[in-house]
Amino acid sequence: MSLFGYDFGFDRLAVGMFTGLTYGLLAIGIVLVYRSSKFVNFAHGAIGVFGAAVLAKLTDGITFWLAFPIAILVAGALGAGIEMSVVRRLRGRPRVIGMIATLGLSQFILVLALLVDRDSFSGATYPKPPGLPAFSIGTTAVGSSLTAMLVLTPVLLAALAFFLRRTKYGIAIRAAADHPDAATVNGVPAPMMTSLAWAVAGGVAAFSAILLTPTQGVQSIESLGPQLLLRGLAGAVIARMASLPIAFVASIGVGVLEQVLLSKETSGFVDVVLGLAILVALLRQRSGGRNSEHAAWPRWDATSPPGARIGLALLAVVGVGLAYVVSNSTASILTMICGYALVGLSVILVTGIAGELSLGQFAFAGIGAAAAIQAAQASGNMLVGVAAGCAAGALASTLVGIPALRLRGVALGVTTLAFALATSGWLLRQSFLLGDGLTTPYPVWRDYVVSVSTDYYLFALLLLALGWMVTARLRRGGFGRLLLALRDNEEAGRALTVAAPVRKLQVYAVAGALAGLGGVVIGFGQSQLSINSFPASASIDVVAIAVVGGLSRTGGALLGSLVIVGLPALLPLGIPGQAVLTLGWLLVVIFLPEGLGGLLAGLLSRIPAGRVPADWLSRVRAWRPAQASAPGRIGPDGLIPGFPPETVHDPAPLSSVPALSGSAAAPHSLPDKSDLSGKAPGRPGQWRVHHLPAARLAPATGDGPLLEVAGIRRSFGGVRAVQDATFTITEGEIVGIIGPNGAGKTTLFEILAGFTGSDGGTVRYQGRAITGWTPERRARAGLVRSFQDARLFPAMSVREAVMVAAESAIPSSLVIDILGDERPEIAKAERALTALRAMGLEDLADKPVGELSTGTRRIVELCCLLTLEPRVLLLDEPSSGLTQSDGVALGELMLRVRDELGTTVLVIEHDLPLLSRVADRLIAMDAGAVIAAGPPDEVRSHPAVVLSYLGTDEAAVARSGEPAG
Ligand SMILES: Nc1ncnc2c1ncn2[C@@H]1O[C@H](COP(=O)(O)OP(=O)(O)OP(=O)(O)O)[C@@H](O)[C@H]1O
Repeated sequence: MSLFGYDFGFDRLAVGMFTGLTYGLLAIGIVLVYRSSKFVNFAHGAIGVFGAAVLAKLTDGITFWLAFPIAILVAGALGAGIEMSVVRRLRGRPRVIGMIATLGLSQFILVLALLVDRDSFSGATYPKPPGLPAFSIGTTAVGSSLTAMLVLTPVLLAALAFFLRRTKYGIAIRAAADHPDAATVNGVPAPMMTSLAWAVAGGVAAFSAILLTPTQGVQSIESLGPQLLLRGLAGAVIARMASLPIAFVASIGVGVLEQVLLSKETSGFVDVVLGLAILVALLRQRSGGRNSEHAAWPRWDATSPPGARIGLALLAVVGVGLAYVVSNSTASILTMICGYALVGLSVILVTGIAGELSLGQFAFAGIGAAAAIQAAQASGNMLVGVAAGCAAGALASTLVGIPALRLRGVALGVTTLAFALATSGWLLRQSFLLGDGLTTPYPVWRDYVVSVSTDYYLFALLLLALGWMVTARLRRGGFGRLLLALRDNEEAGRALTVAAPVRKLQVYAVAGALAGLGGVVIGFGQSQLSINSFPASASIDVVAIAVVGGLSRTGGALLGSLVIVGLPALLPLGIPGQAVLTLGWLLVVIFLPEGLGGLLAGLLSRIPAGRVPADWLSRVRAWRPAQASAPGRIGPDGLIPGFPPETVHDPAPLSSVPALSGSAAAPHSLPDKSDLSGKAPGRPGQWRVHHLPAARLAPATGDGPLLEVAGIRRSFGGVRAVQDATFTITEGEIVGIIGPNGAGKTTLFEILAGFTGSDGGTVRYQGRAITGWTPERRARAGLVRSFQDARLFPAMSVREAVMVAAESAIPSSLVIDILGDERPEIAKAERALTALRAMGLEDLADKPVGELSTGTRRIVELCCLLTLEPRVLLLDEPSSGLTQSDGVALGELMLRVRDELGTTVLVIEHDLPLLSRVADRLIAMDAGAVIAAGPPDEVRSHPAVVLSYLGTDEAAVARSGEPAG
C-alpha cells in the first residue's frame, strides 16, 4: 500500500516495528540514566557494543545462550563501574561536564570493544542466536536474531517493569532518582541505587546490541554513534525523559516512521524529520519553575599567566616560521589544525563560557565552508567568500539556538546533535551548498593565486589569530562576564537586568561565525569538498578539542587541536594509540577541569613574578583609595564579622521566635543611621552601611497603586500553588507576606518578577499591565527581586557580581568588547567599587561569592539589587541565614531603603517580630490563597492566620511572644 509515494505495506511496517524495538530499548536506557543522573549518557550505545564484543569473544569457547547472560552482566557491570568511577567523581560539577565525560567514554569504550573482538562491528560474521526459527513476513526475511528480539523484548520489558515497580531495589531506584534527599533520609543508599540504574541500563544496551548486530550488515563505528543515539533520544525526549513506557512506544513509532520515509527519501531526510520531531517535543515541554541545577563551575580566571604576551609572540613566530620549513603535506595538516582550532574556539564560547553543550559546531563549519566557496566562486573575491562563510555559520547557529532558549539542560545538546546529523545527511547535499561535491578554487589574494599549501597555511594562521583575538576579548570583557553570570545562575542574572535570550543568541551567532571561519579554513584547504568532509562525528571531536585543551582558556582550542587532530595525523597511532588518546581525554575531564591549558597556565604561574592582572583591573586597583584596606574588618575566612556562620540560625515561624525585646543579643538601639551594625556596642568589626548605593527616586507617575495584583492563579500539576491572589501595594509601603511553608509566597514572587507565568489574573505595575514582560524588563523598570538562597554567582568575585548589576546603567556591547575598548569596563568597575564601599563590603571585593557565608551573600545580593535603583524591592526571606542581631540590622536597613531612597518593599518573612517592627501592613497566605491583610497586629491575631500556623489552638498565638519595638 502506498500513499503520496510512501510505502505503508505490511513488510515495511513490520521492519519498522523491529527496528523500533531497538530504539525503544535504547530510549529506556537513556531515560533510566537521565532520571538518576540528570544528564544524557552518550556512552550508552558504546556500552552495548562492548557487551556485544564480549559475547563474540565468549562464543569462541561457550554456547551462545550461556554467553548471552554473561555478556549482559558484563555490560551491566561496566555501566555501574562507569557510574562509580567517573560519574560519581563529577557529582557537583555541571551536567554539561558529565555529558562531555560520557562522550569521551563512548569513544574509549568503542576502541576497547574493538580490542576485545573486531567481530562486534561486523554483522555478517557476528554470532546469531541458535535454536530459533527464521521466517519471512511477506518479502521481509526475519532472521533468528530478530526472532529472538521479538520473543525476548517483551520478556525483558515485563521483567524490567516488575523489577522497578515491585521489588525493593526497583522502588528504591525510582525513589533515589526522583527525590534523592528524601530517599537518603529514609535510609535508601541513593548513590548505590544510581549505580544500579546504570547497571540495568548497561544490561539493556548490551541486550539490544547483541541482537541487533547480526541484522546490520557491516557496521562502522560511526553508524553506532550519533545516528543511533538520535533515534534513541527521539523517543526519550518525547517521553520528557521521564516515562519508560512512553519512551518505548514512541520509539516504535520512530522506527515505523523511519522505514516509511526511507521508502522514498534518503536517511539524511529521516534525520531532518526526527530532528523536527524532537524540536516539537521539546518546545511542547513547559519551561519555568525553579532551577534545580546548582552545579559549581570552576572559578573563572581573567588573569593571564606571567609572560603570556611573550609566550603568544613566540607561538606566533614558531607558527609563521613553520611555513618556511615544513613540507606541503605537513602544511596541510597544520592548516587542518588551525581550522579545527577555530571550531574549537566556538565550543569554548558556547560551552566553556556560556555553559551550554553544543554537538553541532562542525555542522556550522560545513555550512560556512560551502557558503564561502559558493560566494567566492560567484563573486570571484575570496574575502567575500570568507565573510559569507562567517555569516552563514552565524545565521545557522542562531536559528538552531532559538528553540533551546526556552529550555535548560540537555535541550541545546539534543537539538544541535539532530542538526549536525540533518546537516551532514541532507542539508549539505543541497545544490546551493555542497551538492554532490564541489571543486574548490584556489584562493586568490589580489592577483596572487594561493596554490601552495605552505602559503595557504599562513592564511589559515592569520584567520586563527583573528578568531583567537575575538574570543580572548569577549572572554575578558563585560560580555563574557554576562555569559558567565547566566551560566552560573541564570535567574540571578535576569533579576539583575541581564537579557538572557538576547545575550545567548549573540554568543551563538559569534560562535557560529567562528565555526564558519574554521569551515572556510578547512574548505579552501581541500581541492574537493563533499559531505564526507564534514561528518557529524567531527562535532564531537571539536568538543573533545575544547575540553582537552581547556574549556576556560582561549589557547585551549589550539592545544586541543594539536593533540586531537595533530597527533593522529602526524604520528601513526593505531587502535592502541587511539585508546590511549581517548583515555587521556577522559582523564582530563575527570581530573583537570581546566584541561591541559589550565595545567600549563598553572605551571607558568609558579614563576615567582606572580600573576599579571588584566589591564582594566590593575587600573581600577590603582584607583582604589587607601582607606579601603583598613585592617581588622575581614576575618581570615573572608566573612564579614557579624555574619559568622556558626551563629547563624533560620528564624522559626511565629510560635518559636522569641520576641526581640527579650533577646539578649539584639538590643534595638542603634547609635545613628550611618551605623547599621545591629550589634551590641563595643563588639569589634561590624557591618556598616555608610550610605545606600543608589539615588533617591523621583515619585512614581500616576495616581493609582504602584502594584496591583488581581486574581493571580498558578498550579503545578495537581498543586494549586497560588489561588486567586488579589491585593494592591502603594508607593512607599513596606508590606510583609507571611504564611506557612508551601503557602505559595515564593511562587507569587516569581509571578510578580516574571520568572514564572501565571495561569490567570493580571499584575499591573505603575498602572501598566506587565503580564508577558520578561524578568529583565521588569527589573529594568524597577521591579526587582531577591532569592531565598541568595546564591548569586558562585564562580565570580564579589566585585564581578556587583559589576553584573552595574550592567543596568552601563550595558556591555559585543562590538565594543571585540574592538577592545575597555572604558565601559573601567566605569563599571568603579561603580561597583563605589557601591561596595557604600555598603562596607569593599574588603570582600576579590573574594569568590561561592566562599561567602549565606548571611554575607545576602548583603552582597542586597548591594547588587540596590545598585539597580529599584522602585519595588521583592525580598524573599532576607533574614534567613542571618543572626538574630543582624536580622535587626536588616530591619533597620529596610526602613532606610524606604525612607532614603523612596523604594517600596514587599518582603516574605517568617520572622514575625521583625516584620511587626518594620512593616506597614501584612498579607497572610495559606494554601495559595490570601487569607488576611492589614496592619501587623490585626493580621497576627486574625483567626484564619492563627489556624493556618498553629492548627486550632488560639492560645498558642498568645504564647508566641509579642512583637518588639
Ligand atoms: N516548579 C514547581 N513545580 C512543582 N511544584 C511547585 C513548583 N514551585 C512550587 N511548587 C509547589 O507550590 C507550592 C507553593 O510553593 P512555594 O515555594 O511558593 O511556597 P512558599 O510559601 O514560598 O514556601 P516556603 O516558605 O517553604 O518557601 C508548594 O506545594 C510547592 O511544592
